Amino acid sequence: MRPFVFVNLAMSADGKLSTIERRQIKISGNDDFSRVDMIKSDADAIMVGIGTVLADNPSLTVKSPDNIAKRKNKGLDQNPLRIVIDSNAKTPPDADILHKGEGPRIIAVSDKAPQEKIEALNEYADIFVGGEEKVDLETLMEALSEYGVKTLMVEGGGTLIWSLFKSGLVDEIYTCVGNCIIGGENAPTPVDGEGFIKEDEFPKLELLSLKKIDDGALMRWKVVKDKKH
Ligand SMILES: NC(=O)c1ccc[n+]([C@@H]2O[C@H](COP(=O)([O-])OP(=O)(O)OC[C@H]3O[C@@H](n4cnc5c(N)ncnc54)[C@H](O)[C@@H]3O)[C@@H](O)[C@H]2O)c1
Ligand SMILES: Nc1nc(=O)c(N)c(NC[C@H](O)[C@H](O)[C@H](O)COP(=O)(O)O)[nH]1
Repeated sequence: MRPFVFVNLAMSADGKLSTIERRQIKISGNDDFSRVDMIKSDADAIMVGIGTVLADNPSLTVKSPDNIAKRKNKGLDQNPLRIVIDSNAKTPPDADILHKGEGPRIIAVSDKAPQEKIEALNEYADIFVGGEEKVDLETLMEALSEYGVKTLMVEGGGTLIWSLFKSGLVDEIYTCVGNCIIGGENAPTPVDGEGFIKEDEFPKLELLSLKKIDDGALMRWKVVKDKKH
């Protein structure tokens, strides 16, 4: 039984995750960042792709002292299990995600990952090996449930989110629409990758809630499971 998987992302009003330079930018406002910290603190694990690690160098740590205390009071580590999807073990050994904050990490690599790169990382993280070219997400999800992961938050980016939708591995998605325009035909979007072509392939969503947050809007969607997924 795989974990419950929910995606959380912030996009500009024109649907971008970042600029064409793909560097870290603030799209969320303060209230959304507080919300993200809260849902992160309630998750058993949080996952990003290597593209996000290389672009943002995120720590993915829980920030607010109240949220940290909430985890400690439950006997949990300060941070959820942090997972990087990284086919070729390109995670820099000095990446913040490996050094900031306590708590376990997993770096998921493919069979193609160079052994010496894996060895440079296995001091800081457990290594999951699965998949010929890309990480086999379905097998990873089964392994995560053996780690006791019941809820998994996915932070992005768009390439990873595409694969998860393609494999029918997403249960909910939060989209925060920020009050800015980024533009750029090649700027990253929430779901990149090859994209669906036929309308009957499109994952269908049910809108669970919609509310104003900061100067933008937050939507929570449930992925409607049809026969194909
Ligand atoms: N605004 C937000 O909420 C938000 C959140 C996260 C990331 N971002 C932005 O997204 C951009 C990074 O996104 P991205 O699409 O370049 O990279 P990504 O973070 O989606 O990582 C994708 C990479 O993961 C690896 N990978 C291994 N196995 C895979 C699999 N089975 N499926 C998919 N990928 C697999 C591949 O190398 C692939 O290129 C950055 O600009 C970052 O700032 C924004
Ligand atoms: N919710 C959200 N709003 C944003 O405006 C934005 N740019 C991100 N991007 C997600 C990316 O992964 C971030 O870089 C880390 O989530 C933050 O980095 P830290 O964990 O604080 O180190 N996420």
